[in-house]
Amino acid sequence: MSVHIGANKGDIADTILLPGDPLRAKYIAENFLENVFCYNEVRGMYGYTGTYKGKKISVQGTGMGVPSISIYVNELIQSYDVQNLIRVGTCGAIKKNVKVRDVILASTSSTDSQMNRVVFGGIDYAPTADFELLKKAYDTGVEKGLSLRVGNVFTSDSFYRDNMPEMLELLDTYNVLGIEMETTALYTLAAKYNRHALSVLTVSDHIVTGEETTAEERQTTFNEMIEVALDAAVK
Ligand SMILES: O=P(O)(O)O[C@H]1O[C@H](CO)[C@@H](O)[C@H]1O
Ligand SMILES: O=c1cc[nH]c(=O)[nH]1
Repeated sequence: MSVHIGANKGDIADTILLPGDPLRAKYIAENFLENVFCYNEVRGMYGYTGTYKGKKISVQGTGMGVPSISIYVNELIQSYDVQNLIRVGTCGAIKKNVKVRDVILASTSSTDSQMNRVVFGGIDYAPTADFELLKKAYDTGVEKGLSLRVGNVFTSDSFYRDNMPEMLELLDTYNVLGIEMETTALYTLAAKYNRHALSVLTVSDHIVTGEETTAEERQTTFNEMIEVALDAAVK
């Protein structure tokens, strides 16, 4: 086991889905995977392995924010040799033409993350999705007739902030589609260790217009996002 994951070697698949919410990991395992077992309960950050369309797949909660996902991604790569890491998360929309329930594929991410500033000093590193995973997810989403967006998301260290209106206006001007809290860390670590990473995000609310999803709509969109991620993973 690693410091935060109580799995044995071989328990975790080469390909893993990464929701922020550990209960979303449980939901995915119970509703989408077959032959499932739980390999992690440390800190309540559930991890499961099962099969999807015959292929071994794992799903692991990461918690919220860059420091938390960085712990799980580091351990999944260094202790369990995971190769393909697909975040399945939620985000808030910024642009007017991005709607709640849209699914965003993050081709890249901008950030205010202090962790990347420490790593890169004065350099503006551009965290990037794995092209093959992105293409597979895009093709899957198009086949399913989903409202898909591909582009830049903003990974923030803060969910609440004093300068929110000014920041949103700036991000809108520069065509950032949505705001969330983990993608930059996932893409940066995947690049460092030569792994494949992608963030698939459901728009759960519109930060500018205040539009929100109902619980039922959220569930449907989550299911669509999870199917996009799983089908891309087994293609
Ligand atoms: O739904 P998840 O995957 O947790 O993602 C989003 O939701 C959390 C904030 O509520 C942050 O983790 C943000 O990135
Ligand atoms: O507004 C939101 C919604 C989801 N996740 C965020 O970080 N912000």
